[in-house]
Amino acid sequence: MSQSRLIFVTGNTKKLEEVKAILSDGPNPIEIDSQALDIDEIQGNTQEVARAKCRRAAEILNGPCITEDTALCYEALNGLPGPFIKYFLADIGHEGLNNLLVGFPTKNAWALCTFAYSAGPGSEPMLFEGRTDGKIVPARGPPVFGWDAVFEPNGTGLTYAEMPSEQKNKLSHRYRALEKLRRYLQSGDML
Ligand SMILES: O=c1nc[nH]c2c1ncn2[C@H]1C[C@H](O)[C@@H](COP(=O)(O)OP(=O)(O)OP(=O)(O)O)O1
Ligand SMILES: [Mg+2]
Repeated sequence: MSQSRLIFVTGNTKKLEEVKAILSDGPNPIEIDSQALDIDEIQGNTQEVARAKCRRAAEILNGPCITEDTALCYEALNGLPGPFIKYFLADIGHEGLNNLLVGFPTKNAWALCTFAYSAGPGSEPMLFEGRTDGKIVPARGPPVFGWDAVFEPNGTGLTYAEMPSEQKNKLSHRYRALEKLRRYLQSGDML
């Protein structure tokens, strides 16, 4: 069995846990080393934020790496909070994330994960997006990871927080983005 290694730059231990679990699963596991660098994030759309984060990480590491940016997008708000979800969550919490939608007929939302891979400094990052559709609900389940307790993917009846991690990791925005990244890395013999 082949084993490959890759450096994931993130300050978020829960993300890291999921990425490791997803990429180590299956016939061609990719092993992850992590670097917890504090990289300034620019303002912009999800692709601009993801590219800038990865470019900077590759410069600091002076080598290949992946980074990831996660957005939570409300249909009623044309995709906002989107990449700003981290600051919304920190400032208004789960209840505030629900209250934003008071008066709107749809609670539909999608989780969007954008992985970026750079082959090294100066090499333009490639992006891999994964999207999971669902709706915003009053918090259910242990409040362990970000906004997991207020996002219910369609067709499951459970919030991300209520699911066993094996279930989330088979349908999540992160899983879907990582499947694309995995195919790219392994088809191009990048690893
Ligand atoms: O699957 C998830 N389920 C629930 N919450 C999540 C998930 N994935 C990210 N999150 C939270 C973390 C942060 O509040 C925001 C994304 O912000 P984002 O900049 O991508 O993450 P971060 O700053 O924590 O880590 P990083 O160092 O990789 O940028 O949504
Ligand atoms: Mg961040």
